[in-house]
Amino acid sequence: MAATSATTFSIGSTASAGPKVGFSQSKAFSIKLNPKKYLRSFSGLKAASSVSCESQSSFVGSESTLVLKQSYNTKARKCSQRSFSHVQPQASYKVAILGASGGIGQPLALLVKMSPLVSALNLYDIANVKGVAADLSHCNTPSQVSDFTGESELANCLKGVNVVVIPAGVPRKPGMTRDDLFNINANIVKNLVGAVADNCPDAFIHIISNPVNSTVPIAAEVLKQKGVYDPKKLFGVTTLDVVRANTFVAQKKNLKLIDVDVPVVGGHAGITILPLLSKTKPSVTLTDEEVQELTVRIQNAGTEVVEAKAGAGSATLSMAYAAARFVESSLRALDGDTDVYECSYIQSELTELPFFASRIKLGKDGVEAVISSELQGLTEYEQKALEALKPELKASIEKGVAFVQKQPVAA
Ligand SMILES: NC(=O)C1=CN([C@@H]2O[C@H](COP(=O)(O)OP(=O)(O)OC[C@H]3O[C@@H](n4cnc5c(N)ncnc54)[C@H](O)[C@@H]3O)[C@@H](O)[C@H]2O)C=CC1
Ligand SMILES: O=C([O-])CC(=O)C(=O)O
Repeated sequence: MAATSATTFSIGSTASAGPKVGFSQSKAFSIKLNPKKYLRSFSGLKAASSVSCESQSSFVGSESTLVLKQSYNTKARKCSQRSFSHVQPQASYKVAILGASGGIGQPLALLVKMSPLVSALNLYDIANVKGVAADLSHCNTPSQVSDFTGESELANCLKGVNVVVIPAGVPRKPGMTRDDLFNINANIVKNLVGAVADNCPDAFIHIISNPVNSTVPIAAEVLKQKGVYDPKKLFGVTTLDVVRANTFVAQKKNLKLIDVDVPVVGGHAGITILPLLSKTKPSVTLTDEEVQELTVRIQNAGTEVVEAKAGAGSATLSMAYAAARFVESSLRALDGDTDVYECSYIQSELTELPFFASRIKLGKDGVEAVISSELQGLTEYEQKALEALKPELKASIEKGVAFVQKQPVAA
């Protein structure tokens, strides 16, 4: 199941910040964001030639497909006129998706298949993955798609993988909280991360399965027990909170969607999701009522989708988009891009909580820096919300840690 192509698309995603900074979680440092560079990089899926030539156009933004095609043709021509060093094929990373036949897994697999940085795309699930892989393998983009079904094939799926994405597990139904998923998903994440520890301990691990506030501490505990925990390489995927915050603020202020960036900190459930609207780039003026309305909408956005789907699951397409953006950012960091920033839920010393989502700088070895400056100079509203979220987040972290400590993993 292999495929090659003449045309691929890349997912541009990261915020750029000024100075290069070293890995330091406890020490505060200030970072100046260069708005122009910053905004340019938040442009979603971008047209590119098979040889990674970036376009400013985004077909998930406001431009039409026609504009995209025209832009692509122009850019491709321009790129082909540039030096050869610009046009080296870059596909060289292996990505595995665990839970690949699910509502998130399938569109995520498609988006990752479109990345020019991916050479192998390994799809794992307990069911239905053969069909998904056969279907996807007909797309003429560089990566080779392989399917792996059931536990006996999990080890082979993970060998040599650089980035493992985990959307395996059950989604919410109306009336449920994310924590209601704990009893089923905790075990799924525990077992899958155990296999990651055994087969690709150096990989970046992206946890999507809910409740993220607990499943990331579960993953950390498993990796510790296996003796391979590297906190810089374990990420709770909270990109969807940022994507939503950007969208809702842009809509409210009539801004171009791709132009807005709002950092979202804390965790990924209810009030633990804290958008720092005062840190929005470009700076926007919001009334107290608008701040309250936007904050509550961002915190309840998952529930908004769960209710609209009326029993058919939770966010899948927007989640796949957000997860693909985080994958692409990770691959770019692995590939040596020194200008990659995302928000993510990680082991952290930014607050007294052992895990906390904030903006981070990604590098070849994972988290290179935590952007602590964004937690400084908060408004009174944000400061209160930050204090209010801590007890709930702390309890979710402790629940995850206790779960693994009560049922240790096999060495
Ligand atoms: N972090 C975030 O922002 C978000 C997280 N989620 C979470 O993502 C998870 C997945 O959601 P959906 O894709 O909509 O669910 P889904 O039910 O459509 O897909 C889940 C997939 O996982 C597979 N699976 C179950 N047990 C497995 C195992 N042991 N090994 C491998 N695969 C296994 C299932 O066969 C299924 O294909 C849920 O827990 C959901 O709450 C959803 C949206 C946003
Ligand atoms: O709400 C859910 O259950 C899924 C989720 O995490 C989100 O959409 O943010």
